[in-house]
Amino acid sequence: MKLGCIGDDFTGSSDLANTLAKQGMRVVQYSGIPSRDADAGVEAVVVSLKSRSIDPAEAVAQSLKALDWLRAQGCSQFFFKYCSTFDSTPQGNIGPVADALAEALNADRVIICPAFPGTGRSVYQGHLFVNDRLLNESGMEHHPLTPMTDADLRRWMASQSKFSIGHVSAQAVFAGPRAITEALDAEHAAGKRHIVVDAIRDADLMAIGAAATDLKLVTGGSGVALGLPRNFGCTPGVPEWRGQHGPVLALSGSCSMATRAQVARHAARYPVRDLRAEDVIENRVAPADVLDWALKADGVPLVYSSADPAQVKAVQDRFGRERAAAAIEHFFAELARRAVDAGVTRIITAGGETSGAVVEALDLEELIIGPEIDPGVPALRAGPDLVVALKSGNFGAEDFFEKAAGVLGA
Ligand SMILES: Nc1ncnc2c1ncn2[C@@H]1O[C@H](COP(=O)(O)OP(=O)(O)O)[C@@H](O)[C@H]1O
Ligand SMILES: O=C(O)[C@@H](O)C(=O)COP(=O)(O)O
Repeated sequence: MKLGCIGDDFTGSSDLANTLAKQGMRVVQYSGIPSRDADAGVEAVVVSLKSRSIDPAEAVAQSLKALDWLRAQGCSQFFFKYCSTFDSTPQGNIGPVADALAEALNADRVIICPAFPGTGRSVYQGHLFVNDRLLNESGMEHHPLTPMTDADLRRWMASQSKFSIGHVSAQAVFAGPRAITEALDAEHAAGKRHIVVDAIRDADLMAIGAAATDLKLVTGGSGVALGLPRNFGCTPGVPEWRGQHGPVLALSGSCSMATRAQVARHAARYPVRDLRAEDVIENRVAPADVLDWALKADGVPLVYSSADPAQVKAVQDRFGRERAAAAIEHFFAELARRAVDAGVTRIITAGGETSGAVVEALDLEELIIGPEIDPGVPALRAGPDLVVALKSGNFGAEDFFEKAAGVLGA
């Protein structure tokens, strides 16, 4: 095994696995820490945790356990995948987990780079942009669990980490791998351990990848993984894929702007069922009834709780953020479990927390990476009769649900 990865959520992990697969690595995504060794011949594994929004100490404990398993597989380099919008609170969990992994691996120059130009995320002057907006003006300031209110990654990371935070400027990155290495060394000499690295284009990410050859630990979005497979002698390719016929069900608990636009478009063409959060939390709607509806619906039925920031805030003010999230996630998990029992073979989920809850409920240990549906979202084979797509909240074109159903079935 060459590259061992830890993802802090399930959609993010499939995003990373997709990048590595496209760059020619033989990659498997696991749900949680596997109970057995990876198959021989696998070059990269992604251990998906649902650790983005849990208690920081628990996130650290789970991540260190995943690291132990990856070390036991003989990995020579490690990658901590978090969101390209740096989803975290002033307390964590990116900082505490990165600190713990850096200490465990004795890594003294740790790249922090959430850039993903293919989906509009760039890092410049230490600040994270989503397209032409600073992160804190991109809509992410309204995220239901991790509202991002500061685009300065150095400042946001500093509040979470016990180490000093450094920076490698775009100027050094544009100058290529050697200049990046020198800049990382200079930051290390100045006492910095986590180092935010600017990146605007895929070419920057390839240069950062080349500079990371000898680094034990790299952290970031899937973008900065773009340049790593080449260090292991891999060349880009298209993963093998066999689609799955049969009933399909789309589930969305994502309240991100992109998902809400996808839901609106889907509603104009296909049967949709709007779950009102209040009804879910107060048990006025049952998964069994919603499944009955879905099984009778034509095309690509979609069940969603996705709502705009004002609606989400009203629900959270009334019931509490955690209670609302847990109830809705539990509902989707139960619905997915019943759907698969009833013969649904293609499941599409939107939202990292939502996808994590569904994958855990379905007990899917191993996910094999298939073709890309939209940037950052691959088709995944989850078992002999089941394929899934786990869409990150802000990813995908407006026709995503329809397109995903097509790719999963092809
Ligand atoms: N209408 C709603 N009101 C309050 N919380 C919601 C609502 N719909 C979904 N949620 C919760 O918000 C969180 C959304 O996170 P996630 O699934 O990662 O998607 P995203 O990050 O794209 O918004 C989940 O915990 C989900 O259960
Ligand atoms: O890096 C990204 O943006 C994604 O891979 C990701 O982690 C998104 O998470 P959710 O928006 O919670 O799905």
